[in-house]
Amino acid sequence: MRIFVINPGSTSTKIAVYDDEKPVWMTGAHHPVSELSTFKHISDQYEYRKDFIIKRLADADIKLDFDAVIGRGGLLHPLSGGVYAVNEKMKYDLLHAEREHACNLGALIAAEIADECGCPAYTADPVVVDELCPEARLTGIPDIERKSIFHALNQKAIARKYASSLGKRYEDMRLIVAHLGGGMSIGAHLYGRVIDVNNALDGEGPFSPERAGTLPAGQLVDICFSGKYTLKQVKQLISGKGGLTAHLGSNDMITISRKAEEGEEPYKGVVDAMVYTIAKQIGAMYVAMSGKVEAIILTGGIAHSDYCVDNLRPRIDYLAPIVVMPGENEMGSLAYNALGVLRGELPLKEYE
Ligand SMILES: Nc1ncnc2c1ncn2[C@@H]1O[C@H](COP(=O)(O)OP(=O)(O)O)[C@@H](O)[C@H]1O
Ligand SMILES: CCCC(=O)OP(=O)(O)O
Repeated sequence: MRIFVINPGSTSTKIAVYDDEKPVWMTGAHHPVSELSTFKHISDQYEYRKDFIIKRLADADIKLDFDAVIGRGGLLHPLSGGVYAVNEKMKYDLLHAEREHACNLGALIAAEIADECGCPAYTADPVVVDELCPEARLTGIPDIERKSIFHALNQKAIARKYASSLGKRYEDMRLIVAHLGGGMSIGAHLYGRVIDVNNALDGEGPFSPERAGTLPAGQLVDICFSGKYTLKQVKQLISGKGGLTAHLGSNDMITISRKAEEGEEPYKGVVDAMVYTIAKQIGAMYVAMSGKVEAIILTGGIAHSDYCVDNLRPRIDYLAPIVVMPGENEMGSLAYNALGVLRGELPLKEYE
């Protein structure tokens, strides 16, 4: 079986071809702020990202001949984990999603390419997987209920991989998983369910290459009513143009962490502060799990940065053992999910 996998992230697009479980071709690109900022809306990046994908396939002489195409899932309504067919309702919801994020494009591009191939299009464990415990939903304002929006696919895939490396089941473990990428989410995984996690899109948790993270609410309200920013601009400060992009004008952590390591300011000061906010969110999830944590797993692109990991370690290493699993397991996880459905080993869920 030949599976084509599409994974648009906030700062990158990754694609891969799998022959059964074997990755036979994988490529991707980091999209610089200078290119992404030319689009008014993230949905306007559809052609840009699709053309990038089609060109890479053509350059590699790969025919559009797949048994399934699977794309990373976007901001649908809250749902349980699993594999979903991309249907008309899902396409409508992605095209009209309240929130903007590149992952909304994954299933849409998958559907277009699948149509050309005459094969099914799927998505799996989208960012809206919601397993929050009741206490984690309430805020002090009854009209504001917390939402579960996070790197569900990678967090669960990495946690399963770690559990199986110990010969254990994910469902039997108590883990904290910190996905450190363009956006960041840090989840409390209690026996296979993510009972609490920062909303990676909406101003919760650490600040990151392009997210503002938790903000002082009163000062945010002042900014909203200052007349200095439109609603769209404020939302972009929170997600898209906040964090390192706002402070340093770049989302490229490879360059930024090198400069921080060399002690160059303002890079060092800003990266050190970002790491401090990551540590605080890990601490919060540790408390959410009553301190009964078997490991803290660091994953995502930034877990490749020795500077960040070495800076983070002393802030959290007294809590639980730290496991560094850099990058992500999203591509393999998407491919295995599609294969599971094609082989009849996994149920195919219908999005309603
Ligand atoms: N080797 C590396 N060292 C430091 N940062 C890295 C490295 N590789 C990737 N990154 C950074 O990780 C971030 C992207 O992480 P990733 O998990 O791919 O997230 P996304 O899906 O949000 O694009 C970018 O800021 C990128 O610069
Ligand atoms: C929308 C939650 C997932 C997320 O933040 O992804 P990126 O890190 O790719 O922006």
